[in-house]
Amino acid sequence: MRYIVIGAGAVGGTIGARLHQGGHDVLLIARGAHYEAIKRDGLRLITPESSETLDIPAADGPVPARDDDVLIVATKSQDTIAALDGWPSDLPVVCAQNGVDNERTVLRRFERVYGMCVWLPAQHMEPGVVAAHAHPYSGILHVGRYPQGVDELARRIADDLGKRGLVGLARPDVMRWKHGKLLGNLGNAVEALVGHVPGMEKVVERARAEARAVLDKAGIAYSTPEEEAVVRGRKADVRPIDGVARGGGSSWQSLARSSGSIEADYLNGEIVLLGRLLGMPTPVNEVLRREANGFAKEKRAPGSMPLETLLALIDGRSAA
Ligand SMILES: CC(C)(CO)C(=O)C(=O)O
Repeated sequence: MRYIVIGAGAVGGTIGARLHQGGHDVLLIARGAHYEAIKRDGLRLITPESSETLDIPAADGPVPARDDDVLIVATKSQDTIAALDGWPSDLPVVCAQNGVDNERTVLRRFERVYGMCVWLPAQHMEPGVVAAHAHPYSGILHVGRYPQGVDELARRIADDLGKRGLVGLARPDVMRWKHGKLLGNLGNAVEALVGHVPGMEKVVERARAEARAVLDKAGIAYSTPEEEAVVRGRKADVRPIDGVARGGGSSWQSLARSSGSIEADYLNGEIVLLGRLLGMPTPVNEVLRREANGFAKEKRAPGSMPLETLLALIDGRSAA
């Protein structure tokens, strides 16, 4: 089996590197300077315990497919459709992404779709280099067939991930885990806008409370932080790495590299969408979605909105 990792950035690069270290056949799909660096020098994976340069084949777009290929999509959710353009629709696709909308989108074109709930704090350092901060395992990955169930391939992927540096768990209810993770990721926009300042957690909690109300009304099940903590146990703690400054979560990193887009439509925006479908107001997530998108478009620095400004916008929206 060959794993083709589409979007070999922080998360995709780490997954590809760990699968390669575990002895699996891997092809990384990357773009621009990152692709050129991987092709020229290999991919460097920095972890709390080592820094290793790995000679992993790379391409900058679709290649002739093999029957045993599995596509792992690790792009941001807003890039999913473009990322899968040109790949044959009979290949299995694993959505190793935040949010809960990718699997549904992909199922329109691909028959065999798998959800992957990814807890893997990582960072794209520079072209050709990724850092994965957790220790002793770089990440915990739950995988299952979409919309539910575990088949032979899901089990095999979980086993293959678990060979080196990752914990892979086959889950019949992977979307329940992904909805739990979505609740966690509602804080990404808060962190990206105001940074880690006293009082930011209260905004995050308001966004989550709003989301839980909407998910409960919709009858959508979600895992709890306690369940996730039990799974993580002693397997993965975030550790400082010498010489590597921790750059924040994925939305923070999108702003830091002025990418021009951010995942907020698929995180806070998912709650806004559900709220609108159910006729439930979601002012906190609405403001977070809108402001995070504005920050990305205007290429503003992460953490540069005063918390008071954000609170005023939320309170203004809540009162409207
Ligand atoms: C929880 C974390 C940091 C790691 O997977 C994440 O999901 C993100 O940054 O989006």
